[in-house]
Amino acid sequence: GVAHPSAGHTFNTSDYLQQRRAILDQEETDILGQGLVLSAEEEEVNKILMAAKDAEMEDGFQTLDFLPSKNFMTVIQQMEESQVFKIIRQMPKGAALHLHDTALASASWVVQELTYWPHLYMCYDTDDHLFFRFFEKPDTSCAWELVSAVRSNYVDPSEFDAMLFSKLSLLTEDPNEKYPDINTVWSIFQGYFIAITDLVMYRPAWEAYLYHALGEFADDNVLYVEFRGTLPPLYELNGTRLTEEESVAVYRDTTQRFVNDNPDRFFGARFIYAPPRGVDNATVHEYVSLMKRLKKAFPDFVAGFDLVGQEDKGEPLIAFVDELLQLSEADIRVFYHAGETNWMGMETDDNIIDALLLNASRIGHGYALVKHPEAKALARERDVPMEVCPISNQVRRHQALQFVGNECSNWWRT
Ligand SMILES: O=c1[nH]cnc2c1ncn2[C@@H]1O[C@H](CO)[C@@H](O)[C@H]1O
Repeated sequence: GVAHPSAGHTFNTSDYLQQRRAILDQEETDILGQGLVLSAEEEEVNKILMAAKDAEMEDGFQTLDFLPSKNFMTVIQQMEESQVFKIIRQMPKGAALHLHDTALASASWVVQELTYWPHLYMCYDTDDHLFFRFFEKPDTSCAWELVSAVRSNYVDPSEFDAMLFSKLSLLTEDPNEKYPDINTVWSIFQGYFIAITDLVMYRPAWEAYLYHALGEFADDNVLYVEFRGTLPPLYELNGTRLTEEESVAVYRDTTQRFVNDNPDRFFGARFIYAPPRGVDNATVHEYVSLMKRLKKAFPDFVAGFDLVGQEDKGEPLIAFVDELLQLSEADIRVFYHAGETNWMGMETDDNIIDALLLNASRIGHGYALVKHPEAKALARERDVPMEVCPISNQVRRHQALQFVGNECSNWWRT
């Protein structure tokens, strides 16, 4: 910023007010995007948006019935009715850069569309995890039942659909009771990924799922996306598994088909290979060689590499430094999840420093940065964005439980 105005002691009201004004003005100029010059039409839109925002803020300040201060899951419907939300929904967003393969499309669409497809079976394993799979003829690995048969046993099929939805989404009316702590919610969250994976990785289902998901983003006026994925091999009805390269080719072709069908409202999507971090060095070594192959085969479509899973329970980046440095050497971009932890001084919050030293192009979550001034300075110097998602933090009991007071809420200041 600019040098601060000198604010010495004064007993003169007009000098005092002038100093005060100078400080407030300086704060304004520190705000991200303050240098943008709006066109006359944008000015008009801004007036409407700011009036709506001021009204909602003023109301919240008076009544304390302020939606962003509540658990997101309990106020989604009200949020969708908010004027500010409606305006923002229509505004062009640029890019959605932090998405996960199996959490791309609405769970309600998955239930209403994909679970009505023929040949879909379901079963519970001994840990009561729900699995789905499309088969010509079910195998003997589990007590498979045809989903359509189970559904037809219900007097009210919507009850069955609601049960399926509850296995595919964290949404609940009583989040505090259902998710008392961070490990509980993470384990339920993992269960969701276990349940949905084989449902959407059936090759035709994946094509429908990805195509529909891109449509949901385009409808929100998002123009480009990058999605991370663990790359489970796609499979055919007869059980044939595609190779990783064949699977990525399906991702790419489906994306291309969507872009061709929507040339005036969507630019494209790219894939970040992001396998689980809770593994040994030999496995990371394999990740790295697959990543190199993918980058060669899909130089434009595959954006780079990441590691996913609960950081506090997985391995820290430093454990894999030998393997990961090979990616830097091969000039492959990395987008590590790092610093998604409430803890300070544990191995995991050092991930933020390793992600920066490993030359991450962007960092997933990264909010541990608020506790590491040296890393924060480095991120600024290298211009590394943090992909902050207050809703993710809130519903998974990371960090502040309300957005008001979220530790990153001042990051739009330069
Ligand atoms: O916020 C997150 N942090 C770390 N890992 C995550 C997060 N969200 C989802 N996944 C992980 O991504 C995989 C699917 O692509 C899942 O295994 C899930 O655990």
